[in-house]
Amino acid sequence: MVSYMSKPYDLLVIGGGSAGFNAARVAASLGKRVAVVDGAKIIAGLCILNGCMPSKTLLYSTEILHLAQKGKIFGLKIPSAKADMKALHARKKKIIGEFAAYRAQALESGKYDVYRSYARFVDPHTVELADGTTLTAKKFLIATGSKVSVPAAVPGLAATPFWTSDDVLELDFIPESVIVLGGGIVACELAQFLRRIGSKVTLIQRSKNILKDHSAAATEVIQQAFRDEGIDLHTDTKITAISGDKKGVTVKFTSAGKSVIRKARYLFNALGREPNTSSLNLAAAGVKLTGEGRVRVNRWQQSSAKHIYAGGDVAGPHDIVHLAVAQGELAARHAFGVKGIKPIDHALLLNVVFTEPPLATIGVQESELSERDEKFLVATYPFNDHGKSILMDANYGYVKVIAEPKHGRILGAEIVGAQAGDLIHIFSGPLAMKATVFDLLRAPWYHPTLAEILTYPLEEIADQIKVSKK
Ligand SMILES: Cc1cc2nc3c(=O)[nH]c(=O)nc-3n(C[C@H](O)[C@H](O)[C@H](O)COP(=O)(O)OP(=O)(O)OC[C@H]3O[C@@H](n4cnc5c(N)ncnc54)[C@H](O)[C@@H]3O)c2cc1C
Ligand SMILES: NC(=O)c1ccc[n+]([C@@H]2O[C@H](COP(=O)([O-])OP(=O)(O)OC[C@H]3O[C@@H](n4cnc5c(N)ncnc54)[C@H](O)[C@@H]3O)[C@@H](O)[C@H]2O)c1
Repeated sequence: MVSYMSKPYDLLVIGGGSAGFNAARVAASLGKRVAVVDGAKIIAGLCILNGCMPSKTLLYSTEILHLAQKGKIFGLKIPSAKADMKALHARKKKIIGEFAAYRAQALESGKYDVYRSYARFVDPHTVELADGTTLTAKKFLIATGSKVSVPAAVPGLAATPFWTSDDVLELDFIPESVIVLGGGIVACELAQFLRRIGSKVTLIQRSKNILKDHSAAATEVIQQAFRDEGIDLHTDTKITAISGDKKGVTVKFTSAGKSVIRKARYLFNALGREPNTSSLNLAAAGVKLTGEGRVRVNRWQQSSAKHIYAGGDVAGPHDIVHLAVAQGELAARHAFGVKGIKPIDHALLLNVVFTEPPLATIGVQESELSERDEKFLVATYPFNDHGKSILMDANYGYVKVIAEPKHGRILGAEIVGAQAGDLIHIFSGPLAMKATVFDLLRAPWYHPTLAEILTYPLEEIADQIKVSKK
C-alpha cells in the first residue's frame, strides 16, 4: 500500500464538479490546505461536460431552427432550414471544450492538490485512492454527483441497449426514430431537441403528466406544445416489456389502461438519476444515507459524521447546479468557522425547464400552500393576450404570481411561456428582499417587452388587497 505521509489536509474534496470545485475554491481562499480527488478523464463535472451546458448549446440551435422553419409566419422564406448534425456537434464540442479547459486551468492553478483517482473511505479521516495511496484530512466534502439509474422494475430495460443523455448530447447524425422513457426534465428537454432535428419521437411517462413535480396546468401547456410539434406523447403509463435487436427496440406499455406497442430505431433511458455513493465505503466513515440513497445532511451540509460534509446531487434535495455551487460554498465556510453565514433558503427555490415553451418557478407554489392550509392570493395572465408575445407568435402559456393576502408579499411565481427562464429572475431579488406586489408595481416596466406581462397579475393582486381593505 502506498501511503501519503504529509500532514492532513484541512479539506479533502471528493469529486471536482460544481459542488466540489466551489468548496475547494472557497476553502483555498480562506488560506486552507485543500485536496481535490476525482477519477474522471476530464475533471469539469456534469454541468459542463454532459449536463446544463451541452444540452443548452444544442437546444439553442434547435430553437433557432424551429423559428426558421416557421419563418412563413413572420413573412420570411427559409424553406430549407435543416439541422447540420456534424456542424451542430462540432460547435457544441468546441464550446464545451473551452468551458472544460477553463475549469481545468482553475483546478491546476496550484491552489489545491489534485489527485486523479476515485476515492473510498477507509476510516472517518482517511481515504484510499485506486493505487493504494491514502490521504488524511480534518474535514471532507463528498461531492460525487449522480449517475443514470436503470430501474430494475422496468421489465427488459437492463437487457436492452439504450442511450443515456450523454449519448444524445454526443449525436452527430439524425436518428430516424427514438423512444424516450420518462417525462422528467432530461426526457422533455432532449425529446424536443430530437424532434426538432427531425427524429420521430415517442415519449412514455409513468405519471398523469410529464414534469410531475410541476403544476398540472403548466405541464399541460408543454404537453400541448409537444403534441403540436409531433411528439407521440403517452402519460399515465406502465411499461410491461422492452426488447431490442439490431434493427431497433419495441416497448409495450399500458396507457390509461389500454395496451400500446411502439417501435423505434433507438431507446433513450431518461428514467432518472441516482446519487453516486456506492463506491465510497461510507459505512467506514460513519456517514448515513437517506431513504433515497443521498447523503443525509443538516442545514450546514454536515453528514452524520460532523467533519464530513456533502453537497450537490449526492446530497440533494434538488439536482440543480446553482444549488450545488451554493452547497459547496456553504460547506467550506461552515467547516472553517466563517461568521455570519446563513443556511440555504429553500423558500427561494428556483427551477427552470428549458423546453419550448420553457417552464420556470420560484418560491412556494399553490399546491404547497394549499397543502399547508395557508391563505394566499393568486393571479394569472396568458401570453396569447400580450402585445410582445403576440408579435413574436409566442402564444403558449401564462404567468402566475402568488402573494400573501394581507400585505401582498410575493411568495412565488410560475411562468410557462416565452423566455420563462429569464423572466422568472424578475422575482429573484424581490423574493429574497421580501418585496410586495406594491413594491414591484412602483418599478418601471418598459413597453413593449415580455417582462411587462407581469404587471397584469401584480395589479390584479394589488386590487384584490385594496378591495379587501375598503
Ligand atoms: C442532461 C442534463 C442537463 C442538465 N441541465 C441542467 C440545467 O440546465 N440547469 C441546472 O441547474 N442543472 C442541470 N442539470 C443538473 C446539473 O448538471 C447537476 O445538478 C450538477 O452538475 C451536479 O453537480 P455536482 O457537483 O453535484 O456533481 P458533478 O458535477 O457530477 O461532479 C461529481 C464529480 O465526482 C466525481 N466522482 C464520482 N465518484 C467519485 C469518487 N468515488 N471519487 C472521486 N471522484 C468521484 C465525478 O467524476 C465527477 O467529476 C442537468 C443534468 C443533466 C444530466
Ligand atoms: N433544467 C434543469 O435544471 C435540468 C435539466 C436536466 C436535468 N436536471 C436535473 O437532473 C435530475 C435528473 O433528471 P431526470 O429527468 O433524469 O430525472 P427525473 O427523476 O426528474 O425524471 C425521471 C422521470 O421518469 C419517470 N419514470 C420513472 N420510472 C418510470 C417508468 N417505469 N415508466 C415511465 N416513466 C417513469 C418519473 O416519473 C420521472 O418523471 C433532475 O433532478 C433535474 O432537476 C435539471
